Amino acid sequence: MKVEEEEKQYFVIDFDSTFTKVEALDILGEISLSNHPERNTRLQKIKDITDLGMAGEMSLRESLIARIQLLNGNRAHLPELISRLSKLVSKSIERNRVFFDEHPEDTFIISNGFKEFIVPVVTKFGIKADHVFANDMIFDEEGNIIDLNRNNVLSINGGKVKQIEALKLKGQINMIGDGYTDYEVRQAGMANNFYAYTENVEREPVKKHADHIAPSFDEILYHKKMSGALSYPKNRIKMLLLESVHPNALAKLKEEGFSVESYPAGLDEDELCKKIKGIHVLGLRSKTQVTAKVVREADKLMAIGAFCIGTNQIDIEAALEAGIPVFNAPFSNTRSVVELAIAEMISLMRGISDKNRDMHQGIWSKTAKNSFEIRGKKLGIIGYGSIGAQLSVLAENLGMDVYYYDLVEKLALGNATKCDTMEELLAVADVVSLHIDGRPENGNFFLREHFQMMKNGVIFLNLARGPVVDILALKEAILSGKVIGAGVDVFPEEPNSNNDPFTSELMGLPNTILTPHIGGSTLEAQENIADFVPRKIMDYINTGNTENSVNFPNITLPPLKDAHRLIHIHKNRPGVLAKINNTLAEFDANIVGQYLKTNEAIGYVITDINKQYGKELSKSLKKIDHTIKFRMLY
Ligand SMILES: NC(=O)C1=CN([C@@H]2O[C@H](COP(=O)(O)OP(=O)(O)OC[C@H]3O[C@@H](n4cnc5c(N)ncnc54)[C@H](O)[C@@H]3O)[C@@H](O)[C@H]2O)C=CC1
Ligand SMILES: O=C(O)C(=O)COP(=O)(O)O
Repeated sequence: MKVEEEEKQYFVIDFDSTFTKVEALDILGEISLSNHPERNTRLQKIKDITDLGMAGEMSLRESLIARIQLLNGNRAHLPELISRLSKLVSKSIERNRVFFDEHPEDTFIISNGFKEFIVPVVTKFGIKADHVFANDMIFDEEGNIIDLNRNNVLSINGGKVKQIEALKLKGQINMIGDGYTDYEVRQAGMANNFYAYTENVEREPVKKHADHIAPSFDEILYHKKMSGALSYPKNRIKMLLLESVHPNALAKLKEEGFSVESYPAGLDEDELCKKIKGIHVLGLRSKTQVTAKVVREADKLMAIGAFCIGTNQIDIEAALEAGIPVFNAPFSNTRSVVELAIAEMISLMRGISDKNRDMHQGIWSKTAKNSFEIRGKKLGIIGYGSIGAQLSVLAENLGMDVYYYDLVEKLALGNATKCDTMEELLAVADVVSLHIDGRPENGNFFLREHFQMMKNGVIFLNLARGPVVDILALKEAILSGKVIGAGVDVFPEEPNSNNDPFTSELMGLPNTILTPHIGGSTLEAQENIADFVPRKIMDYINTGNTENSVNFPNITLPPLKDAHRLIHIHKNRPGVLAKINNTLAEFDANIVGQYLKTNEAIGYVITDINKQYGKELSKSLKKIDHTIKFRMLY
């Protein structure tokens, strides 16, 4: 009997900023002061007083009374307050409703807030009204809130300690809260554990004293080895975002509950090999190379997000073989690159960069020499993918004659002319613009012989990838006058960050616009990317969806309902699916849906099963020959 009592777990939860996302008195103020002339100043004062109380610079009772006086609250405001608070329950508490329903005897709310609004909010979760300990409001005859019950132990400092003591709970007491008063209970020896709850607010001094930091209720249940709403707490999924990914992406992923760390620059292979340990999701842009070595060193990696179009910086084959899907943003910065290409064509046709430099040096050189309109000129686009095709449309609208060349068959947009060979294109083009991708075979793609095939006096643009062009051959072509203007945005060697120096053979050449790989660097593009890529990553983590992955078999899955989802990634060998299904049968798992897709390297099988099945199912599925990765979702 004794042993059982000792093992009983009690969860004592704070209300403001823990059970709910907000401080209830702030919300009451928004309601009660809505038409008050001093609304804003009073609301601010209420917040300041809350902070003073939290910091221990004002006694609890003083701070409660001061807030009551500022609030002008009335009983009539309570229904709206309760309704608003019910919608502001912390996400992970909401998600774990079942836990509260199933543990009414073990859950308590102890708060320095007021029962009048706490009881109606928490009892909807199955928490018992007589398990709520909080202050009581005093009303006058008109229903105005004029005071608090000063005999209530929770209206004084140290009240939570006394309250818990009075409960005489026998078992493990887990104190969960965001404030110092919650920690005090542990400090006084009245709780076995203090979880600093950081889902809504993070207070460093409180975190410092915690036995465990809990960014969500899922984390507490996981830590306690109790079953919760999620198979794995999201805060345990670590994401590393490199290269100044737009802050919206961070915000979105943090909001979802993931642990996200960001870094402004790219990392080289050795640095990344160290940093990648323990990381579940890696986000990067065009700079950081994810080599096979990095993939090997990645012990936890589940997915890679390229927050850009190109994925040549990632060894996507190595990632595939390791069961790691790669996602990118295939259309998010297309338009930005095209606009830069158009701007450069016009600028180069008019010698703007040199003229601008001269003017800044006090040189006035008004001339029409080597200055042309782009209208009527022949634009040769090499690589007629998303960017090439978009450029084709806009250039044609500006009156250019478009020619294009691509490895694969592409629909000619508008009046564009397809060329069967590069030679054909180079023989006619006045402007040549490269828009092929950076696959390894495209290294040293555009060479001296290609410049030689061009007409004299052409404009040349590379906004694709640096290693694609023989840079010395381009330099020669510029110096010889073959190329009378060049726009280069990408280089064989690019600095890791804005703090590192840049150097290139092309520096100082005439009518040559050099830009620091900014084709996709517009606010619009970065915001689009920050919206698109996190959605793909979250979808994969939360549901197993691989739609739009650049290396994985693409499967669009239905949402998971009333089932457990088994995600099995294995080498594409005959018989693995049969083994999975035999194992499921062995453990009495009833299949409610199964989805399978393979590519040349891997098989991706998703099986939804009823929630009742033999205990060791996961272990057995992991042991099936050729398994690369396995996880379960619910
Ligand atoms: N400067 C910058 O900031 C940016 C640069 N980029 C670069 O632009 C590239 C193209 O982007 P998208 O048009 O979206 O890609 P895409 O994949 O839609 O188009 C690439 C096209 O090039 C063709 N291609 C590939 N190799 C070829 C070859 N050797 N000869 C002829 N055609 C070939 C492909 O068949 C495809 O049609 C990206 O892969 C990326 O490297 C993309 C965005 C921004
Ligand atoms: O989208 C691409 O492929 C780009 O080249 C843009 O790269 P960035 O995100 O600016 O490093």
